[in-house]
Amino acid sequence: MKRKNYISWDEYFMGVSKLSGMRSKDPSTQVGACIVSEDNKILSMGYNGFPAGCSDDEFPWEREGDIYDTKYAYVTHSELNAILNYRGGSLEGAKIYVSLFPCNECAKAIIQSGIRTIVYDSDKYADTPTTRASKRMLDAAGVRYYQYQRTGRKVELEM
Ligand SMILES: O=c1[nH]c(=O)n([C@H]2C[C@H](O)[C@@H](COP(=O)(O)O)O2)cc1CO
Ligand SMILES: [Zn+2]
Repeated sequence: MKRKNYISWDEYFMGVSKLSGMRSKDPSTQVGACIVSEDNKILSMGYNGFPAGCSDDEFPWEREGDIYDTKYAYVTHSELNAILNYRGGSLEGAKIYVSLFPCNECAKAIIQSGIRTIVYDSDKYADTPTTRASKRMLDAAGVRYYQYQRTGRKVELEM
């Protein structure tokens, strides 16, 4: 008889997103994303970080000050990185698992790439104008989104 306590698809893909987010150098918010085909095959992954060639040690991780001196001018969001990391062709009909609800800029990229479903974990910026704008666009475009239902399962990996 098959074993029973295997992880579900949602646990698997959200787990991969979170593992990907553990690569982030952002001291305050680490975000991971995992793009999955309609038939549950992983197509791409990403996390928030500076573009290639922009050193994590030289570019700023600050949150406040002149935009030029903050991370916001430079960081590529996990969702966009996951979309751009995909070199296989079309993402039409795909799903994206992401540990934080996508911002408005990522919503644009998600919509335009053909991704049709978002599964998110945290929605800690739900009240901000950018998240509200994101939901406005996703609703208009018919992109489905739902919150990941935590199962409470603890996963331990010895590395
Ligand atoms: O959808 C997202 N995806 C994503 O990767 N991020 C990244 C950008 C920043 O590195 C970090 C947010 O930083 P902070 O919480 O300190 O404002 O998360 C942020 C959002 C939503 O704001
Ligand atoms: Zn974003």
